[in-house]
Amino acid sequence: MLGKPWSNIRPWSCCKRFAHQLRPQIPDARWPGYAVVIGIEVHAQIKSREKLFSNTWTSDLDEAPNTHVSPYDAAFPGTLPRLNPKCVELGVRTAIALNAQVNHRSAFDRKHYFYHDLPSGYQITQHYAPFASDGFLQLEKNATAVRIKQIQLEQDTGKSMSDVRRRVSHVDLNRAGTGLMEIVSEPDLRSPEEAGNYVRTLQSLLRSVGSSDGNMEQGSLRCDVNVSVNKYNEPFGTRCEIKNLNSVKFMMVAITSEAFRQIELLESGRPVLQETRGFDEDKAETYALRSKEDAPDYRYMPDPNLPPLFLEKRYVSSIRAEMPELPDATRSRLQALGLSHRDADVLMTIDSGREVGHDGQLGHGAIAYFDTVAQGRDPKVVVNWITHELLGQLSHRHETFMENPLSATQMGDLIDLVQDKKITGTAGKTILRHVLEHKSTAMPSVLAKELSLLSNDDGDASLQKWCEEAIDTLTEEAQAVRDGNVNVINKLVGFVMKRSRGTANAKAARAILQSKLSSRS
Ligand SMILES: Nc1ncnc2c1ncn2[C@@H]1O[C@H](COP(=O)(O)OP(=O)(O)OP(=O)(O)O)[C@@H](O)[C@H]1O
Ligand SMILES: [Mg+2]
Ligand SMILES: [Mg+2]
Repeated sequence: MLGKPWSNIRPWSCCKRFAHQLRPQIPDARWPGYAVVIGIEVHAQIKSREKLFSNTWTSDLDEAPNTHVSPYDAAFPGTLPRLNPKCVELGVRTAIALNAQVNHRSAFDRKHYFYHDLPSGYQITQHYAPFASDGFLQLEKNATAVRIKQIQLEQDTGKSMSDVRRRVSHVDLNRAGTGLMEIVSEPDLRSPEEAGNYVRTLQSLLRSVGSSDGNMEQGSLRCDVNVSVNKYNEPFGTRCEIKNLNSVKFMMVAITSEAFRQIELLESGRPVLQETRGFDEDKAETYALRSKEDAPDYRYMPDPNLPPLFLEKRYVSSIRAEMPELPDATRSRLQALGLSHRDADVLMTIDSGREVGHDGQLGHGAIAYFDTVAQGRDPKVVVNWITHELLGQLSHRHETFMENPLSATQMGDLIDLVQDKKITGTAGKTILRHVLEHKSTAMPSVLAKELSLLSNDDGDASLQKWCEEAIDTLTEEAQAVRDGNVNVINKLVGFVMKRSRGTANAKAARAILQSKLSSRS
């Protein structure tokens, strides 16, 4: 039995938690006397192996057209939808990450329109009764949160490509029926930069919970941006919605140019009319697609084949209990360990590039690696070895962190050797290079012995010998030091380091050389 789908409507004024936090308008030198207001509808493809209502596999961009299509996706009469629980689970994970309320009851509506990439003539969505509402996304620490009005599950459409010359259109239904989450923000953003920040923060959040790739270039994250302008501190103006923006950069340019266009209209005494607009990347300006009067009548109706969706509290808590750590919490935890903002950023950036399985399971990223190595060790020393030495050598070899052969246990052993002064830092880097080069699984303490890199007990005697050798070989440099040209001593120290294959203590070598060269003068 279907409930009334519209019984669950929650206008934003009902959003008690944040209603009092409506963002103030912000003056901006680019448009003096005006304020810009932005709200974004993000469509994020759900990272599920199967589509939203059929068990056909979702496709990648490089796959042949129409190879991932079930009769249901092609709207064959008599086929019926079956809700994919994985899409619901990933949606709930997203809702929890966005601090939203997961609604006990939600429902599916048909949104009708005619287009060749939509074979059924309607898209199933949750316009009236979304599965989650009233969330927020914190952009930066202490900044006001951007309120999330609602998150709804819906189907993606197919793709159509027109061949104008041959006057035909090609339709590819691979994408038809793939699960999307539409994440609708309240009009809380106040500048193009804030809008860019919002989308980037949302992207990394979706990736960290494994619910979407969030890749704008590949179309797994698409934004419709609503922009309005008003005289500073007056009520909001009429919004225009800009569709199909495929990069954060273009989105920011589109908002800026749209704000100027609307201000120009108001300045010349003309009203801004509510419309849907496109963005011309070459001209860097928006253009009208359709006005409010031309807006299609979607004739929303509850889908008779899908009963309401009931999500029990127990189900939501079980997902909450399994949630991975969210970016904000990770950053705070890393900084509490004494890592700088920059080091935390570097680790988190490598981490967000980690591979996520097609089923949405997370792989082991840089944060997990850091956490393992840092157990019982100085976090700052550990992060230094990971971000400077390891990443430095990997990038020198044109390899990514995913290809790193040095296990966390090996890294820990290596750091201990250096910290306990059993080997020098230079010898540590040599061992690191050796492991990367040979994909060695041997422990660094074993390798240090094999490669004769241990700072051995007769270290002092060897050091004396190498210093003597340096003075005897580099006679001219030695004389220059004796004559008071102190900087030349670096050449002699370099000789000793080379001779010792990096095992010598450079400071001690310098001291010995200094004393030898001053007593001989
Ligand atoms: N005055 C305004 N200025 C800028 N943005 C606004 C304004 N009023 C509302 N918005 C934003 O417009 C968006 C409206 O999205 P919503 O999905 O609710 O409706 P829609 O755009 O009419 O529907 P559809 O999903 O069919 O595009 C929200 O992101 C909201 O924050
Ligand atoms: Mg919308
Ligand atoms: Mg819209």
